Amino acid sequence: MAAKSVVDLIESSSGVHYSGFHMDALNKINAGTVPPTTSVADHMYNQPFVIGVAGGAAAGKTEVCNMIIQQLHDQRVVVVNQDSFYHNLTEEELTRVQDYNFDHPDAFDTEQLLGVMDKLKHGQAVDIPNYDFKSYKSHAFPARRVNPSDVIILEGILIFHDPRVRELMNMKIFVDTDADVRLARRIKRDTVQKSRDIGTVLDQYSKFVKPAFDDFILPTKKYADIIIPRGGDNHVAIDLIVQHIRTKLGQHDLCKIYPNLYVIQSTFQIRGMHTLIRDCQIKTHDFVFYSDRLIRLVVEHGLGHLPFTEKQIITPTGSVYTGVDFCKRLCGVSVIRSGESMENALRACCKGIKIGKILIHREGEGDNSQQLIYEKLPNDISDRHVLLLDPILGTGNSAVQAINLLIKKGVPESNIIFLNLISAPQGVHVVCKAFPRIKIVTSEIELGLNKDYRVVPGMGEFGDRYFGTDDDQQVVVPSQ
Ligand SMILES: Nc1ncnc2c1ncn2[C@@H]1O[C@H](COP(=O)(O)OP(=O)(O)O)[C@@H](O)[C@H]1O
Ligand SMILES: Nc1ccn([C@@H]2O[C@H](COP(=O)(O)O)[C@@H](O)[C@H]2O)c(=O)n1
Ligand SMILES: [Mg+2]
Repeated sequence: MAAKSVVDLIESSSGVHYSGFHMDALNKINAGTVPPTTSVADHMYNQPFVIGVAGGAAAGKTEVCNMIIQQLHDQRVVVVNQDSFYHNLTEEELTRVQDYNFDHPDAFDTEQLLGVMDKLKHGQAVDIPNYDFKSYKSHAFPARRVNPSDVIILEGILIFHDPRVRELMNMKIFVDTDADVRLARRIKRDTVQKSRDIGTVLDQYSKFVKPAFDDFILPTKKYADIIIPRGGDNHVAIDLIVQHIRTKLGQHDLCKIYPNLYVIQSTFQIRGMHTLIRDCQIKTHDFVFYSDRLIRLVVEHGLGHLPFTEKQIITPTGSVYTGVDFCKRLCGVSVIRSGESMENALRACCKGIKIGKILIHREGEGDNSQQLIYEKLPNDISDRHVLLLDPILGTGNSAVQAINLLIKKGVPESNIIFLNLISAPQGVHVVCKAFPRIKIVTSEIELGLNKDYRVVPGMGEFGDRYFGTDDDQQVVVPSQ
């Protein structure tokens, strides 16, 4: 599974920059000749994008799902209907089916639904019951085989009811259609498709459907990220949703979890530069040259996240050009020593920028052993946006120390942009969990950390390689 997901990852990584490595290394890891990493990345990759679609019966949920699928034609999308998980009725319940409440949360086997989702998220195919609305049975028809996909749409009236199901979702949509429209559609659907008589449909509506909508379905609207009025008629909403899904699918899975993590768009130039600086044989001047190029890209991208104000100027043709004015209240803070390698790029982009320093000493090999040794920061740092510079985010411990110091100095969390060349998933988790409002900008997400808490594939001790003090560095060559 791990091998497959990594291959898929490489093949599907058209727009995102993941750590470069190849099957050889993977085979060695699998064969046990290279120690496995402590990476969580392996199971992070290829996580499907899960969309929840809730709303009253006959609101147009299925219609909305079909439109999303249609527009995402080049992605593997599956729909999992909550209807498939209706409990089977006992013989006694079947004899008095008009007294059965199909709109109550207890009518569904949520444990079974969670089991199915767990398998799909772990890359396993599942057989989902095909519910028969006429016989009220989930085994009347053969089950539907559902393969793991890029996008899973979970659809149903009460799909937002259980917090465990909500937790699975990356995006929640509530289809909001007027009650009279829903009732009219329901009457038509139940009489035509389910061969029910209109009296039965109306009785069920007033006895169960409407009260359950008010008591259980409507209260879940608050969990929605997007509320779509008019269902499938709302083409603008569907377009926006599809656009968002496409963006998310093109991103690393960590970006789906942490919206403030930005991995710069991959190009072969970027991948080529990473290939060069990660090579243990590269000469210092080449390492510095290509690191500088990459750092410049990260810095430029980071600056793009600063706030701006609108500004109008007059061009030499006498025309008005409406542009923007850069944010002026900013400063850099480098984490000594490797962070200092990023200062030139920042100075080249921001004339006269103030740059503070933080020195954190890594004591021992443990993942929790950092010590703040030195700091020199601008006095008015609390009024500034801070670009925190460190090329490598590993365990995240020094980053947490540095960010804590900035916050102690009065810098609002949301004013901090942390710039890295490479980031290990562990460090991203630690930093984003501790500081959900800071932004991280990086050029590649790594596989993980090894047993010595070093980033892999990584690029070794960045500071030593950049500043040329790596003469006595041992290169670890994986055994053949
Ligand atoms: N925008 C629409 N205009 C007209 N009829 C619609 C529209 N959306 C859905 N329908 C019809 O209404 C009924 C219920 O829609 P459906 O998408 O199945 O709702 P849900 O899945 O929320 O129960 C279906 O018969 C469908 O064809
Ligand atoms: N045997 C059943 C099972 C469910 N219903 C009704 O279906 C509605 C949910 O389906 P949607 O496609 O509209 O989401 C719900 O309101 C149940 O009352 C039924 O009539 N018979
Ligand atoms: Mg439906």
